[in-house]
This record gives sequence, structure tokens and C-alpha cells, in this order.
Amino acid sequence: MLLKDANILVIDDDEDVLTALRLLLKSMVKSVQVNKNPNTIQSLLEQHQIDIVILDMNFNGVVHTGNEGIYWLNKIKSFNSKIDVILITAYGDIDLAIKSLKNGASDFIVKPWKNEKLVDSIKQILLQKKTVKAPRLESLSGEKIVGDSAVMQDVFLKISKVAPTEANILILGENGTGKDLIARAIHDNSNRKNKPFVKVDVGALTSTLFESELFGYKKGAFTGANENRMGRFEAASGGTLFLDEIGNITLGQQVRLLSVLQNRTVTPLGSNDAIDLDIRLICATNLSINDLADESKFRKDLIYRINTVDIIVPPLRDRGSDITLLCHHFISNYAEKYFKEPFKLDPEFIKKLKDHTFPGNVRELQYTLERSVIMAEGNTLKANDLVFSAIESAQKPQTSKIVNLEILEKTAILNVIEKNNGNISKSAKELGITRTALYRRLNKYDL
Ligand SMILES: Nc1ncnc2c1ncn2[C@@H]1O[C@H](COP(=O)(O)OP(=O)(O)OP(=O)(O)O)[C@@H](O)[C@H]1O
Repeated sequence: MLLKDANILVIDDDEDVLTALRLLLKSMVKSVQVNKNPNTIQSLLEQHQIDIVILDMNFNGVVHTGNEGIYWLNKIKSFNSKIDVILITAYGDIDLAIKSLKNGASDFIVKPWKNEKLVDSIKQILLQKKTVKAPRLESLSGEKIVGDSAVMQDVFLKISKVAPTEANILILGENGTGKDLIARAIHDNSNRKNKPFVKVDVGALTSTLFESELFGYKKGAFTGANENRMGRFEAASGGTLFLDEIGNITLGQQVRLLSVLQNRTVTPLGSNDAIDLDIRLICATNLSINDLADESKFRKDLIYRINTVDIIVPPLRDRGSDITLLCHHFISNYAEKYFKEPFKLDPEFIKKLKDHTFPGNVRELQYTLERSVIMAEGNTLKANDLVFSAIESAQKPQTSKIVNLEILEKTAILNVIEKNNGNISKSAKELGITRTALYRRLNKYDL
């Protein structure tokens, strides 16, 4: 990352230090925020994209132990471990310096500092940083999957493991959680990325259309078949076939699909010639795995066939800090799209956003923020600029459908470890199990 792209936050109770650092850095970096009060750190990190915090170690001017600095350093790291922190103190205590580095500080500077040394330290830190600001999965189509929460990091890890394989994938998640985006990311990160990605919303196909659309037909196969038509299975040859809303197909359609997948051939309607299949199959549904396991609705043999690996995409309300991360992502995209200056976010705006349950998940967040950007008067988004969709709010949030015990346990473990900043002893205590039991589970879930 380059110096000119960096966003810096300076926290020091000495006004002179704040002024000096703002003047020094203003012309070199993308943005400098300064504040006297460390209690504002959390809301500043929520409101602004910050890459480095320059943090004073002594705030009350009475106790010069530096412990306040370490306290705030830990707070910043638990908010987002990827933010670098440079600690600054008038007391060049080597023990304290080592302690702060052990606690995750990236560097330590003694007052009065030399400007070149401070700028050098910032440059060194930036050299290690990638230009991509938010943790995200890249895709060829240019769309980014943004997410920093433990549950989404887990999803990203799974995607990167399964993408290069030929495994059939089943993606489960409520509407608007990003299943489509994930299916594309799997394709774009697979060996089939230069071949077609074909999406079919099978849940919306009538029974007659289901066969003609998927398998294709020969001229004269039925009334209205005026020419040969290639089916979607054949169109996806060499690439990926994405069957969306798979949970909505009838039992009869399931039998047809299963026979094609078992035989690895497809025969267009009106033809006697079977065509060999060369597809990677990805399916998605907003039904839970439990609903799918109901044999009166879904054939078990088909589930096994389409579900070599499942990816469960959690609802947005269970993703913690992702809401603010996605908020910054969408607002900066829409500000650019609608030719507006970059927006500042009022703390009340963030609070209102975080208090909402988002029954429509990321899609609802995205459209809500687009509306806010379009309607905003000034360049600060306030709580009033946030109007939630009446249609989505009229629906009760779907109760979380993750009823698989193992997934619940794994999610709980990841959340607690993230909360405790990776500290295993503290996490084990909070989970009510021993360290050994926690290690055993980490092993079991490959964490
Ligand atoms: N993690 C994410 N980062 C950035 N954008 C996202 C993310 N998740 C979803 N989106 C955006 O939200 C919108 C809805 O996502 P998508 O269509 O993939 O959801 P879905 O689960 O397939 O929805 P449905 O079940 O209704 O088909 C899209 O515009 C997508 O680009």
C-alpha cells in the first residue's frame, strides 16, 4: 500500500501533538483524522476506513505507566486486527516498548519524535499492507465479497479450498445473503474459470420448461419446437452450471435431474443421442438443510449427489462488524456512481444501521444505502437519511435456519475466539470448557 492511499487516525490528549501530526501528514496521505479522546476510537473506526492509528500511551497525565495505551491498543486490535498501531510516548521505557510490541503494536516512537523517523515507520508498515482495504474474495467478474466476521472468514476459507476441486457444492442461506456471488466466486477461482458459468433459476421453471430449458430439444420434438435448441447442461459444457432455488423443484423434476447426474449424460427432447456431460455443479437454496432433509419434499439420493460440500452463508444480522464494513463498501461505490463527494457517517447513522435486523440481508442493506446516497443533502449521512424498506420490515426476520449442531458449535467457537482476540485460555473459559477440550474442537473443525 502506498503512503498517498493511507488513512491515518491520531489519538493524543495533547492538542499540540494533534496539530503537528495533522500538518505533517495531511499532504502525504489520503486522510488524517485526529481526536483528543480515546473513548471516541470505536466510533471513529466505525465511521472511517482507517489503516494506521498513531496512539498516545498516557492519557490522564497522572499515571505514566503506559497501561492506558496498551488498553486502547487491545481495543483497536479486537475491533479489527488488521489496523496497525504506532504507539507514541514521552517516556522511552524499553520494557513498555517491548510490551506494546508483544500486544500487537506495529511500532513504538518516543516523544519528541523526528518527523522523518515517524514517516519512515508509517511507510514500512504500509509496505506490508495490501492495497485491498477490506477483507474480500476476488472474482473475475469484478464483484467483491466483503466480509471480516469470523463466520464469513470461515466461508472464504471453505470457498478457497473447494474452488479448485470438481466437488459439487450446495450453498445454503436466506435470500440476499450472497449465494449467487459465492457461486460465481467458486467458478472464477476454479480451473474452469475460462469456460462458461451458466445460471438457471430452476425454482421458476414450469414442469414443461424444466426439461426443454435444461436438456434442450430437437426441431419438431413438441409443438412450437421450430428449431434445435441447446440445453443449459450442454451450454455449460467445460464450465459450471449453477442451479438456483433447487429447493423449489418438484419430486418429478428431482427424478429427471438425478438421472442426468447419475448417468453423466443428457439427452435433448426428441433425440436418441445422449451427450456426455462435462460440468461442475453448484446448487443454491434458501431452505435449511433440515427442510431439504424432509423426504416428502426432497429426495435424499439427490441431496447426496448435489451436496459433496455445503457452504452455509449466515444471515447479515449474525455477522457482527460486517454491517459497517459493507456499509463503507456500498457508500463509497454509490458515491462514485452518483458523482458525489465521499460521505462522512454520523454516529447515529451507524447506530441505526446496527440496530436494524435486515430481514432482506445484504441486498436490503445495499438498496437502503443506495437510496441514502441518492437522497442525501450534505456530505454527512445522518440517521434521517436511513429509511428502511417497508416491504422488508413488514416481514418477520427469518429465524436462523442453522440447526446443524456442529455448525452452531463451530460458529460459537469462532465468535468467542475472535472476541477474545485469539486468546485460547480466555476463550475456553468463556465457552465453559478446558483449554484441551477447546484445542480438540479446533482440530476437529480444522480451524
Ligand atoms: N459479502 C458481500 N459483499 C458485497 N456484496 C454482497 C455481499 N453479499 C451480497 N452482496 C450483494 O447483495 C446482493 C444480493 O446478493 P446475491 O444475489 O448473491 O444473494 P442471494 O443469496 O443469491 O439472494 P437470493 O436468495 O434472493 O437469490 C447482490 O447485489 C450482491 O452483489
